[in-house]
Amino acid sequence: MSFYSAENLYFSYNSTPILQGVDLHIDEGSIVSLLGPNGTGKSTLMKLFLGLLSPKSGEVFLKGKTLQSYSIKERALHVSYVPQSTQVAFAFCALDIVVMGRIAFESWFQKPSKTDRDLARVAMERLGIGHLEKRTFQTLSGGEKQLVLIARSLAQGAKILVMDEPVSGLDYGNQLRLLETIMKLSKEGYTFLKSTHFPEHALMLGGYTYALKNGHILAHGLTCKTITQELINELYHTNIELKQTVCGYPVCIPSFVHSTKV
Ligand SMILES: Nc1ncnc2c1ncn2[C@@H]1O[C@H](COP(=O)(O)OP(=O)(O)OP(=O)(O)O)[C@@H](O)[C@H]1O
Repeated sequence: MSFYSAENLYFSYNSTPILQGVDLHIDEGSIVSLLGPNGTGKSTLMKLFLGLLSPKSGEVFLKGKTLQSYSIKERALHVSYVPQSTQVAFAFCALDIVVMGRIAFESWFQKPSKTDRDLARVAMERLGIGHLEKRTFQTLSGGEKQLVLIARSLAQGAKILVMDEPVSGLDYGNQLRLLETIMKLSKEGYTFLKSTHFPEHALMLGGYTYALKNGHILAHGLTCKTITQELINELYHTNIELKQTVCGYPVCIPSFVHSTKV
């Protein structure tokens, strides 16, 4: 029995099929990276995993039960979503945003309890952003906002995080810090399904990779075995070489760059 899986998923928004016969299995505590060109269906697949969309056929299973058999609240106790960005209409402070992760435990119009606020603070401290609690969310940088959204997921208590291109818009330093956070949380037992446009980020995190193209899974397996030069070039119509650095670390070198320095 898989921890979290999609079996033979078919999906289309209209007459054009988006996903055709997709199988994806996620082990507890693992990091699964979804690779694929723009418009290939990564976000759609993640929305099916979250229950935000329903498959035309096939099923998503969570801990041996179909996702559909969970109520929305039950689902929220297991799975949380970290979107690429969140538009906030009101001047909520960062702590308010994180406290919103506790809604699954309350009725919609109930005031957050002291426990909710304490748990939200603990989640923020864990990600090193306790000092941002009073800052207005809209005024935070992209990286700070992303960490606040992850803190919201931690406060939600769900141990599975589905992340849509989590590093999008982040500077190099924040990208690395976010990848490090994902790795740390996975060591604590959190499970990740995340899409990425950077094969090198998937290689840094290890775990498992699924490569999606034209609605099908083109390749999948352990990231270190699945991400090959051939796969990258086929997915993205590129001409790169995957080289090992002296310490054995894989890096992508585009053909227009001289490879002699590696
Ligand atoms: N609500 C919708 N109605 C109709 N078509 C949609 C809808 N949402 C997405 N699509 C189409 O479905 C296809 C897959 O979109 P999706 O966003 O899942 O791709 P993606 O792999 O996440 O893309 P990207 O890497 O660019 O974010 C695209 O052709 C997109 O235009």
